[in-house]
Amino acid sequence: MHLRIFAVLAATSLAWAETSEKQARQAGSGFAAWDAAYSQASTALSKLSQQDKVNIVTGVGWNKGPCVGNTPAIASIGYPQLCLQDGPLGIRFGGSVTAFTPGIQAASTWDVELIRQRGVYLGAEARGVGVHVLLGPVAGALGKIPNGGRNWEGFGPDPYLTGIAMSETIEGIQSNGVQACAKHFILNEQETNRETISSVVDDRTMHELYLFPFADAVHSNVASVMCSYNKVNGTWACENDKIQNGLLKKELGFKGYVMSDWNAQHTTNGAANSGMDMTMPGSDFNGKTILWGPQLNTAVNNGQVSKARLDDMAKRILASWYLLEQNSGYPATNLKTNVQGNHKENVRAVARDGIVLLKNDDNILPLKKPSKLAVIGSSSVVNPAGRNACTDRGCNTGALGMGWGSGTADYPYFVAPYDALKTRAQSDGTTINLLSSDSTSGVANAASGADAALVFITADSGEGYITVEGVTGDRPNLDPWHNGNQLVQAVAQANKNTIVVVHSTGPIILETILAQPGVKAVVWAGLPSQENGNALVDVLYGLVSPSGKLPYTIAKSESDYGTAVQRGGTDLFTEGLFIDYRHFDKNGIAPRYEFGFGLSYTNFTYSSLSITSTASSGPASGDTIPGGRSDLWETVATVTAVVKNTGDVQGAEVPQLYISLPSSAPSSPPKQLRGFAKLKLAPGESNTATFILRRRDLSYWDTGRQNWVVPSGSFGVVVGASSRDLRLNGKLDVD
Ligand SMILES: OC[C@H]1O[C@@H](O[C@H]2[C@H](O)[C@@H](O)[C@H](O[C@H]3[C@H](O)[C@@H](O)[C@H](O)O[C@@H]3CO)O[C@@H]2CO)[C@H](O)[C@@H](O)[C@@H]1O
Repeated sequence: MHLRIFAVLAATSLAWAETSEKQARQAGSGFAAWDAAYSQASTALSKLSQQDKVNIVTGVGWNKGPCVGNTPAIASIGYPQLCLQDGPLGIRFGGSVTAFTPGIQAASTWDVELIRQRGVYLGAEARGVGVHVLLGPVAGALGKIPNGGRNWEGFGPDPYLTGIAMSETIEGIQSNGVQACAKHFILNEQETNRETISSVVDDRTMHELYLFPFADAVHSNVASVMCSYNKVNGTWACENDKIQNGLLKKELGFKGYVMSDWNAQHTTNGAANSGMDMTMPGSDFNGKTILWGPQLNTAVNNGQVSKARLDDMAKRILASWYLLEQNSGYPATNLKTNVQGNHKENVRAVARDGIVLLKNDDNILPLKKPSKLAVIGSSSVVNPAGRNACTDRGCNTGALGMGWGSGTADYPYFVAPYDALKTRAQSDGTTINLLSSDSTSGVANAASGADAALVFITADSGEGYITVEGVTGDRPNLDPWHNGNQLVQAVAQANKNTIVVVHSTGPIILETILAQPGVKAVVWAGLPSQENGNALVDVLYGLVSPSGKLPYTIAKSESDYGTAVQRGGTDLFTEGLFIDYRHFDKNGIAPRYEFGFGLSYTNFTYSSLSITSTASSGPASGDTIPGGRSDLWETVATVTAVVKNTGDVQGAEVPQLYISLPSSAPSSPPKQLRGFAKLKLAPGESNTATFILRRRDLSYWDTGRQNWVVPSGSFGVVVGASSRDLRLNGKLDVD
């Protein structure tokens, strides 16, 4: 019952929420709370008319309320006008809110404490402005296509890493009494043709890759799930009985409600009878027809949708509202309330600890009080038209902090690289030559003679309803924008100490850049949001050692990924389980920088692998709890390894645990991430990383048995500093 107790406490003050992260950590354990919430929902439902129930499940229309989604108030049960608002990194269209880092930057930290804190603060801000349902976090797109436009909203293409991040974020948000929404369900992997394409996937891939992080979300008691625009195996996601009723509600035991993406509904009865519970936004948005409201009333009167189904929809929505204790003391909706508190500290920490150092020849970094620095590139300074000049961040002008689309927030302030570098330079007595342009003319002048030249390049992407410089969501290629390769070439020719800083929504091909002898360092700064410059300076000057690790693979060539945006009406998902590092491993392709890679200013050694296990082979069993069969969530093995900082500066290392299934299992990825830890270590210090393996972590989806199965035999267990830098090897035997 922790969840309910904490939610009541959370109602008392915003400050409380910010100081109680430790208690909030337990919030995900409140399975029994659903029963009590359902009992309250049943009582309320008995007082409602059919029209009231239809109102609960139907949005009032786009731009017809304070939020991007709203349903009508029902006074008889004290039910408010429900406010649903984007999104995954903060309050869209807020007046004075924090623009948190995108999900992909959070994943890049591999730091569950920071990811949890980000979720707690997201929830605190949503509550503070009276948002009942925060439309995030994102596990779809998962990111199978490296140039997928919205990949940056989520946590990257590994289902385990994304699953952990989904859980931490949802539990953080919901610890403040705010309903989270796991989206987009499911297989919405590209923006191109997203409203017409059919994603065709096999059963095993569905379970082991795409459904896997949604199971984490359900296990963490997520209140709502958003069905996506695309078709799944030929049927619209929001009208798909198999995925909504079958996978989500029956197999995963999801107790909350499914809402449509904005106008992703296609029919009145099909959506109702296949498990969708709320339609959004409920008007003729984008020229579509309203499908519930009066139409649903008629369908229920005609018996095309049963009264029991309407009751179930309304009950699920009410139960979620009661689960989060929103029936008592919830703030009135006012998106303009200032709710920032000290949350910028989390933004800076995630932006900083998500920076991945890819190359550092001659230990050019950290910088040592240079007397002259060149700073080059249009993205070194804030957008000259203003930090929020482009609605929903729909431009790539000036420094980049996030992609574009509905999953954005306005920046309350923006510290560009040059702003933070200038401050630091003043205290060091460094002269800066600034060239805030991407034109190669003038580069020689600006860069030559400086101790080092920092050159800034970007790659941007976003949601398909906005076109930026001809890009309609998905990136057309994996090149840097604005002639980034040529810019770096020119800088590196003028200065043999060139440091390349990349801000990007996803992988770019770095081969041209790495071929320049003058390029000594590459700093993958990702998407740092409002703390862009501060986070970078922290790392460039060694205030902290870089500790981010890549949440995706950086290939030598775009074709190496084996997946691409589909231009036709169908994506057959022929790559199956083999996306990102799984594909590179299976096909023996050498990546440029592998999944999990990242350098530090110090060194780490690994030792003392220990494996203990009680795992037995066979199918999963037990009652269905939120997240699936109960024994899938039980600990069946523990792996430990000792990591030592052998350098002379403080640093943090991310030991990663990968498993290989035994030969008795069907063809599987050569290795799969199943554990990670972030250890902060002083020089000479050692610590033990402990990896807990749950039954699901050792299972594959058996399509014949329609169940998760632990295969018998010898599992490979490796612990390393990346998916290719494997330091310790062991075996785990299951009979
Ligand atoms: O915001 C709720 C969910 O909406 C989906 O994205 C929609 C987005 O919120 C909305 O702003 C955009 O509207 C544009 C519209 O599509 C376009 O035709 C018109 O010209 O401009 C509008 C913007 O002013 O529509 C998006 C859907 O197409 C997201 O998928 C979902 O993640 C959000 O939670």
